[in-house]
Amino acid sequence: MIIVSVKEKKRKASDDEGDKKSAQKIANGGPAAVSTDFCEEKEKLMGRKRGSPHLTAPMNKLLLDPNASKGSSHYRRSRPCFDLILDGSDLVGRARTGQGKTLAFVLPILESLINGQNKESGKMDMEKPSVLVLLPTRELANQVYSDFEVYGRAIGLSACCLYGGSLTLLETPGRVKDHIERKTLDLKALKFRVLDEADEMLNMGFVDDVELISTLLFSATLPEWGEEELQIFGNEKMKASANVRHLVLPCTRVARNQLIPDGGRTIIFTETKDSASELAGVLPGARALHGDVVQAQREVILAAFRSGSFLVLVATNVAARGLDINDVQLIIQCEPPRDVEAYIHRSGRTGRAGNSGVAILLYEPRYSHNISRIERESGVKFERISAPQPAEVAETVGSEAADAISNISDSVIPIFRSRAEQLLSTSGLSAVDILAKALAKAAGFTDIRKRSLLSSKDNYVTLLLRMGKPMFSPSFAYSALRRFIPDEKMAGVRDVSLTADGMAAVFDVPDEDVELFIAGQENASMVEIEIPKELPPLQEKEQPRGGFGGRGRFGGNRFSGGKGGGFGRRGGGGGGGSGGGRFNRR
Ligand SMILES: Nc1ncnc2c1ncn2[C@@H]1O[C@H](COP(=O)(O)OP(=O)(O)OP(=O)(O)O)[C@@H](O)[C@H]1O
Repeated sequence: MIIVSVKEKKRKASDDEGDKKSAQKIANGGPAAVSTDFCEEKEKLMGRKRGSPHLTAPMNKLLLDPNASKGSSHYRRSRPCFDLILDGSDLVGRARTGQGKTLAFVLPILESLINGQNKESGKMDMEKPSVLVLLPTRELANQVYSDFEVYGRAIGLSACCLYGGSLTLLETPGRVKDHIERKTLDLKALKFRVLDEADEMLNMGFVDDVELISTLLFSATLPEWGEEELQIFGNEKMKASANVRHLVLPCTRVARNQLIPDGGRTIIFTETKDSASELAGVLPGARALHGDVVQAQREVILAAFRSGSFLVLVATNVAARGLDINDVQLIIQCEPPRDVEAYIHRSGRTGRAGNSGVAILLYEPRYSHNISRIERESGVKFERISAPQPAEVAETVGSEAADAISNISDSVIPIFRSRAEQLLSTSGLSAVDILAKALAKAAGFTDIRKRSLLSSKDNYVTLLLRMGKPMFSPSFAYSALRRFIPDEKMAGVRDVSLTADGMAAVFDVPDEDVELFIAGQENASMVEIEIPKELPPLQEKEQPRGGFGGRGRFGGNRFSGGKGGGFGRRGGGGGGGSGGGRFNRR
């Protein structure tokens, strides 16, 4: 919980220094890049060189401060919030993730406390706060507190953040009730009560507590409660971020860790704590964050991730909501979450404050049904992609390796020449072939494997079967194959799925059996088998009951496909925004 107790301070000379620092902090704390519309809003406001007549001079000064970029452009966007909060109305506010809901209540509340009916006059008293903000996790409490602190101080108000050392985070609203009952907290002076991530609090069964203490409810995902609800930045009813490319990629559990890319700040979500720990254990430099990690450690991990000490955070839903971390370019969800709200919040950890981002949802090809459900309910149109073939990746990386070789100093030649001559005379390969191998080695490849389009499994190839007539079930396709493929080879057939039009089936076979299947069609009439370049749209299959949230095991070697074998970015992590052209679109 955050309890913000605010009072007007007498201005002293030393405050000017504090204000300068605050302004600096605001400037430094801003996102690395702001979107066009964030900037346009700011320019419009700055161009007018005047603030709002409704606001106090300190708030106008803050909003017009060129360093306080967040505040200035924010005002125009959240004007309805200002009006309602200054009027003392109850408010239910909803906007997509990363749109700035926090400032949408922080700034008007602060303004209200130095202006109008809620003007603070009394002495600062930690036991009698003026504002109480409840949030589901301590990490979020710290984050929102820092906005109150920075903006409050800049306009001459001070704030504090209190939370019980031993309290379980999810008990936070209950804890407030405890305080009230034990008379360690007096809420009589309270002027604002805010419930952030309100739907989550309600889901956790805090309805009574909420009725007791809340007047402002905010979240990207809220049930519809009627007309008082304010769509803060446009008409946005529980929709996923529009600044994010939402991609889905079929991938079996075993193939997942081969696909996780290197570079760039990434959050990977798993369904279980065990999966998060296991995956973090096999990804170099990754760290896990979940409910079993002790609180103090959680804060250390998050601070280190924010500061860039490590780049891959593997988390459960504890990191799904609210966290605002600069420059997270990629979100990977290892399987479809149970509810659409989780999808919206998780994917919303990127694409914030007008920046763009990529969210990739991995799913078992057999259960594509879950994808359609999330697509329908979140309002996103998923781009369906398949994992790139290692050969394509190798080609790109190979040309970078070639550039790198041209830049190597001639001083190395005398040292390596005799070994090169020996290789040329003994290997039986041409000079060009040997050079090709050297490039492969420099690019991190020792062999090139095939990768299934259907399941992303290495060393499997997806084949497409047509029989010149509709197929009514996968077993129909399977029986057709059995007519001309020996039993021992049929044992290698995986994931038979019908195409959406019902006229073909796709399935995986081990790479070494591909020729046999292609040649086998000669012995069967009306049968065509080919290697598709792209995966066609498939019919959906229901996931059996209880199938969600299973415990994934992430064994094997992540780098088995060679360096760059994943689907994302390389080269310092700059290219995550659009996937760097490495995704295979379907
Ligand atoms: N006008 C603005 N200009 C630039 N950045 C802004 C502006 N308003 C807010 N921001 C920044 O946008 C980011 C996202 O804001 P915030 O965390 O409040 O989003 P949110 O809508 O609450 O998201 P979520 O639903 O995920 O909690 C923050 O870094 C915030 O400082």
